[in-house]
Amino acid sequence: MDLNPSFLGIALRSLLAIDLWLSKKLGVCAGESSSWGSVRPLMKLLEISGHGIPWLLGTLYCLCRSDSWAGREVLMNLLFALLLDLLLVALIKGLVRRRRPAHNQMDMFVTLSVDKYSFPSGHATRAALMSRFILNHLVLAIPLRVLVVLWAFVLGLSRVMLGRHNVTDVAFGFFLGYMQYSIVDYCWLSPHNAPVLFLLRSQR
Ligand SMILES: CC(C)=CCC/C(C)=C/CC/C(C)=C/CC/C(C)=C/COP(=O)(O)O
Repeated sequence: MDLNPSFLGIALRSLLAIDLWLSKKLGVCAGESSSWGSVRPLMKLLEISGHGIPWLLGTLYCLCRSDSWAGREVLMNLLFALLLDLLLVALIKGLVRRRRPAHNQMDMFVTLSVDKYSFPSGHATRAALMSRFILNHLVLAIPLRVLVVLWAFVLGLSRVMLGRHNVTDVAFGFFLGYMQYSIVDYCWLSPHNAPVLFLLRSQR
């Protein structure tokens, strides 16, 4: 494929400029004094709903309480998905090192050192990964399925509105989270291919 590098350079620079302009325009909850500053507490509540700590602790708790093999298998894979997500996001953040938007206030609840970087959004990867996981492994009524997808979308949007991320951080985060689920599904852990994990758990 013979791509003109200067054309590609111009296209990328234009995309970046649009990204920065749009992200600044959408960052309406970036501070208490911003135009939508009064909605900031609600956005921060959404932020907690997609944070790694509640998801990890909730999964570990359910894993300890689960008394069926099928339930344990799903939860073990959920734990694997969450850890894989943390690892891949930390790796990419550390490699790309894109700064968070200038209008962001760094007042997030429990962060890792790489979380000073913004590409990709960890909340967006988790939202896409968890919603795909839930939709594939929980039997839910249609309204609840719609709610799960809506949660993921609003969580992604709230990252830009809070000023935490640029639009491209969230868009790539959604893509990465979606792909991560395919990895989890491909490597699905079961008592047949990872007996040690399941034996450890049943010897309690
Ligand atoms: C409990 C187990 C089994 C392991 C712990 C693994 C670990 C290191 C957990 C840390 C969780 C944590 C602090 C995640 C950070 C989540 C966060 C603030 C991401 C930033 O999101 P972003 O959308 O702003 O990029």
